[in-house]
Amino acid sequence: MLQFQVHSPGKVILHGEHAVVYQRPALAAVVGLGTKLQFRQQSDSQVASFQLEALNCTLEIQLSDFNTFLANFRSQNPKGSTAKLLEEVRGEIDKQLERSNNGVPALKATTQRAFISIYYLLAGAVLSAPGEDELTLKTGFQVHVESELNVGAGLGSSASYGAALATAFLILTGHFDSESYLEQENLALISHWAYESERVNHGTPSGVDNTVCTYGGIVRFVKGQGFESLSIHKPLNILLVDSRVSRSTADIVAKVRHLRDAFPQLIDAIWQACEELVKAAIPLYESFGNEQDDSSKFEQLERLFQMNNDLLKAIGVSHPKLEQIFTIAFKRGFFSKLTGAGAGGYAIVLLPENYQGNEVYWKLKEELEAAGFGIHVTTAGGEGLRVSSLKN
Ligand SMILES: Nc1ncnc2c1ncn2[C@@H]1O[C@H](COP(=O)(O)OP(=O)(O)OP(=O)(O)O)[C@@H](O)[C@H]1O
Ligand SMILES: C[C@@](O)(CCO)CC(=O)[O-]
Repeated sequence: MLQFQVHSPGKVILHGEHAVVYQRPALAAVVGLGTKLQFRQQSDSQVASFQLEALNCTLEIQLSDFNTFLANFRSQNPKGSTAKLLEEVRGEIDKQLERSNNGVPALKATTQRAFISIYYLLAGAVLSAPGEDELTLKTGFQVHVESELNVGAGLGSSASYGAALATAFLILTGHFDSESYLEQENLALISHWAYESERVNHGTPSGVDNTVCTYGGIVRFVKGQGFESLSIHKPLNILLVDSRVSRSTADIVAKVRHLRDAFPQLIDAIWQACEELVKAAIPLYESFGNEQDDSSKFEQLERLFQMNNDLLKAIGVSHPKLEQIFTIAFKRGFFSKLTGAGAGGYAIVLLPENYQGNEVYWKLKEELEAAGFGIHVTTAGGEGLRVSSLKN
């Protein structure tokens, strides 16, 4: 019976968040925290069950219902597009919830979206499976998902979750196996379905999150044009600081859109500055680690972090809790910026090479914790998604 484990990292946007929605380049990096998915096929079962630790719930799909849904979709949509499939999945899940709820309160919106992603990605993988013409699911399985990423905080939990699900379903349906998943066309397929999962959460994701979570490292991404991986020598040390203010990426993106509608030239000038910033940052990231002393390059990067943060403040996506983090870091001589949509979520503090030997770093950690913030020391720019074997 098929069993394996998928680890997919979360991400931070180093530069270019928001501007990326308007076709400007962004630099994004994977972090050392991620989602772990364990997949176990079960010979005697006709149920697919999903234990989602982050949402504290278990969701089930009866294979007979799922296969009926697929048969109907195939007959009614012979050239079925992904957009049509997502619409049909939403309708099917509404129907199933109505049937099973009998007046009991429906699933929370977060859980419902997580379920739509599961159903949509599983259906997509089956419908596009190579080989057999009309594949159906015959054997049940159990999926266990746990995550080190806070949901809805700007660390790409949804893309990481989508990439892990997509990988599991693509392996299950024979698109590739746990040996060949790293081939370029297979990674592209994973990233494509992780993007589709993102669409369940945000109307118009730029695609940066699913790309970096799949491929790893640091990527330069332009919406609609694809991405390039930066050639870096080693990951960067960062401190991730959780403001513990949750917010919806879709809402913040919509607010920024209103601002741009009101002041298009002004906001486009800010996007232009963000683009210049990305250009200036790339050679710095690519040259860290190829010289004995990186300190002057590090100082330049610190200035870019500060400028980037000020540009994000100008579009109104900071928050008093984030401001408190920036002030504590600055007082101790560290540079920081918000990351992702902002208005809460995480801040990134840049850490120098030998930060652990620096007394001020420990003071910074202590002060941030005492102020009630969550902190994780990690790296930016490590490995992307990985599949490994799973022992019983
Ligand atoms: N570990 C997980 N288990 C189940 N569902 C998850 C998990 N992580 C994310 N999700 C799904 O993703 C949604 C959160 O997406 P959202 O984009 O708002 O947050 P994010 O990805 O953490 O933030 P950002 O996109 O700003 O980086 C949740 O509503 C849930 O449906
Ligand atoms: C705010 C934003 O630029 C970053 C979200 O991580 C939105 C997006 O890229 O879709």
